[in-house]
Amino acid sequence: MDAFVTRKKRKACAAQTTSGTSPADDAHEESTDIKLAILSSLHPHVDQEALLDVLLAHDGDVEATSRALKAPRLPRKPGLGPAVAAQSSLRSFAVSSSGSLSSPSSKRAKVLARKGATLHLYDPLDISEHTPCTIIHNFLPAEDADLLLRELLEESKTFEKATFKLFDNVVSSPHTSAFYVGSYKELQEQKHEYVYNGVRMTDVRTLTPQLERVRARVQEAVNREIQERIRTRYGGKKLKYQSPDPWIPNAAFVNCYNGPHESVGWHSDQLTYLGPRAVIGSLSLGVTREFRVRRIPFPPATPDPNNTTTAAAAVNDDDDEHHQPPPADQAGEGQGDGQIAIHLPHNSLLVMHAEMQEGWKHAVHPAAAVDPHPVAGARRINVTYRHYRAGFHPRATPRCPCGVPAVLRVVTRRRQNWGRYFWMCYAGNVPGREACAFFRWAEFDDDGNPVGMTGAQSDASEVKAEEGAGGNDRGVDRGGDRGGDRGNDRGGDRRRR
Ligand SMILES: O=C(O)CCC(=O)C(=O)O
Ligand SMILES: [Fe+2]
Repeated sequence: MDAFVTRKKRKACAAQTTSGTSPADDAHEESTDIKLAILSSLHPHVDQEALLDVLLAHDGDVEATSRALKAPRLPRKPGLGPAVAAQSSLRSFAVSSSGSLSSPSSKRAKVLARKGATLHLYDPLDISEHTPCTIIHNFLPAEDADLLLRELLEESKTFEKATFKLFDNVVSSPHTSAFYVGSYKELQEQKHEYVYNGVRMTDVRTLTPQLERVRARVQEAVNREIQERIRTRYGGKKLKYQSPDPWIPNAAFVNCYNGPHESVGWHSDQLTYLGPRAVIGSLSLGVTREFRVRRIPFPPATPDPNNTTTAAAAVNDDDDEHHQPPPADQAGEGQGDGQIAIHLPHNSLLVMHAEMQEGWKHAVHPAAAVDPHPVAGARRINVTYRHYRAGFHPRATPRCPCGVPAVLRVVTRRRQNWGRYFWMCYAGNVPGREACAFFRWAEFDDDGNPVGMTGAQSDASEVKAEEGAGGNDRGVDRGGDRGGDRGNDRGGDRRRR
């Protein structure tokens, strides 16, 4: 088996940054992130640089790397403190030149969230201003939150850690979870038509009575928050590709973090069935944990004037439409390395807004300790309500020649085609199946509805042309995207989503 990550390949990727690249390259580079995320989940105390070094030393073999890391002589990640810290609001740090308190400036937040530093946010105004999220504390009446928590703690006894195969390694997620939908019909569809990272989900449940009861409140609150966000942050107009339709939470993933050591690695949630600019409502119950977010940096320029070796490069270089500039709030190159920790107490609803999944990654790191909750003890329950859009039903989206529905992703690693969406095959992630070279640019109307798709049929010739020009001829290893399906580099801890 070819080594999956090698220094040579990484160099090659780096050299192709400005031209002649394709989403396949993007996927390839992200495969390294997937491995790092897996390793990070398995070895949360080892920093990323050290993980990468050991991974490279073991030719990209995650299992061998993990074995080597079992003898922990590597540097610890700084700042693994207790989940609950003391700062109450960023505004208390914001002092105007006259010395009086003022609302926090973006400049101040940028300074605090610089590379290597973590900005801790508690206050809803700070969170709204400095992250793509908004938060509502004490969201449910206390007794309803209590009922839901008790019900889900009981349910969580049957939750499982998602496991997935990475070459010959079986990796399991660092927390447990289950997936719920609104009706028996949806459940059947999920089991028989939806595919997550190349496989069908076997454990799909219908919403429990409390999940169902709370769903209406979440729907109402999230739609209100969306409108507020549009009014206050997007200049009164929804984002391009954001759906104008009401957000309807017809599915929910429930996560259980059983103690401070349980976590979820860096990832973006999978857009395949949610569509572009998805919104997610995330309800936290039980112990407080830190929800970390970090911006995906706009890739730095590495000009390579000689790299016009492929047809795709020539086409793409002339294709101004797809040299998309970063959004204004993402303009600073090199920005994005600082982390922001949003503290999620019991009974808080976090809304991940439309700018989140494409532009940011999120994680719940292991904590050194947690403050016990009177009902949940050391456990945290998290419910992410999601809107599975009809237009993104697997019957309506591209299916590759090998028969597996394609996944929807976005280019984030290359300036070329940055922000452009594409469909690609995940069959190569299924043990025993041949990797498939399918990829296809995704096109949407302004409201994020897919256009120009011909349903479940493949368009192999178009894809082959693109692939032949810009993909496989560079030895891209598509087996790389074996990680979590909801996110491009979530390290496999959500294999089923
Ligand atoms: O536990 C959380 O707050 C986040 C969970 C998450 O990111 C997910 O379910 O995708
Ligand atoms: Fe997530």
